[in-house]
Amino acid sequence: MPGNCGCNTCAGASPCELNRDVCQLKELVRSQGKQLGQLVRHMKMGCKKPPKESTLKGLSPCLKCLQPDVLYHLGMDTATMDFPKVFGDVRFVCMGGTAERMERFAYKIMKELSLKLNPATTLRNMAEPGHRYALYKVGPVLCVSHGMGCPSISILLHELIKMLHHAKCQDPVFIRIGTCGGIGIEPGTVVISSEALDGMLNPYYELIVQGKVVLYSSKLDQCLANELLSLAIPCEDEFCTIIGKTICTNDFYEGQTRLDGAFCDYTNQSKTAYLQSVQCQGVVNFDMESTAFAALTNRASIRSAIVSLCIVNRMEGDQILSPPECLSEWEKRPQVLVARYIRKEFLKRDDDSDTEVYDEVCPSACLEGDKAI
Ligand SMILES: O=P(O)(O)O[C@H]1O[C@H](CO)[C@@H](O)[C@H]1O
Ligand SMILES: O=c1cc[nH]c(=O)[nH]1
Repeated sequence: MPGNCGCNTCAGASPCELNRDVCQLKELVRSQGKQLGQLVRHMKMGCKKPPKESTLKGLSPCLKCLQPDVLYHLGMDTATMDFPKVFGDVRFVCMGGTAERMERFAYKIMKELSLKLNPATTLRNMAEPGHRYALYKVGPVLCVSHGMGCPSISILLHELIKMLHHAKCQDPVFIRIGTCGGIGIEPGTVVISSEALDGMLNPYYELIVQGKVVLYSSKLDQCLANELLSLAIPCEDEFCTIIGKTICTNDFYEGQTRLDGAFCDYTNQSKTAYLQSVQCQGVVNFDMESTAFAALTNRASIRSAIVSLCIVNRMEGDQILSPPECLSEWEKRPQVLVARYIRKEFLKRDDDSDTEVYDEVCPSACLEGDKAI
């Protein structure tokens, strides 16, 4: 006897049974669609020749003679690690002062990109053997702590750039996710650096090489800075995002004209006059790594940007008085913006991507415990 719809297929079937059949059918279609997606992805990967070289430019000719190359401060070397296999897919390198911030960002980005970990695994600090920096890898994103100041970030950048070169990475983007002292801006504001200037307000990173002063341009990628700014959503975000020039100093106290260091040979009046004068020239904040970060990424033709959280308005004081709970809540703000950028780029380049397929190429070297699912 025909069923309610009049066909013989569902003759005699109850609505419950029909429902179950529909669900099973849907599940079948979904899993076949997924398998098809995986197949297409695998075919594409199979057809694509692995790149012969990284896209990084201007690197030392001596690199090819280093067999192995020891990245001493990261505790890695090219003899015991297959760099193209472990790091070949890296497209974003995010850096910030502390290990904890970068570990938190790694978990955030994992969520944003819908990458999953087996519950028995945690992200591994891959630079742990070097005892200096912390480095986490989440799919195509590296999250690395750089410590404080230009010497520290410079050593790290040398080794990261060599790492990506050995891994044959293609067009990686570097972003520093920092904290900063604002000049006339509210604590809690997110600042994108338009330019990194030295203490003399010049767009250079100065290095003494073989007894001579060498200057490297510390200009930042304007397009990337503006793109990041465009990702702010003023009516939705609970914070303001601004863009302006950053002064990079070699000291947190006297270098940034603080009155609260152990030493101080100037007055409150001269401090105010100095801050006002740099403000008039478009400077909005101080940090301690921007010139080295900009210069070293520039030298390798790497696009880079700096997004920082303002933790104090230096026009109003020197000490960081916001409570720790507040600071750790604010810390998420620059991360929101950077995560939006990475997500957008990730989806753009992988519009046919499938989480599980990606996880297959996420090497277990990045994880503590079991393999990623
Ligand atoms: O919070 P991070 O990223 O370390 O950045 C800023 O904070 C440190 C000073 O407290 C300096 O490294 C400065 O650049
Ligand atoms: O005042 C500040 C705060 C953070 N980082 C700096 O370099 N200066």
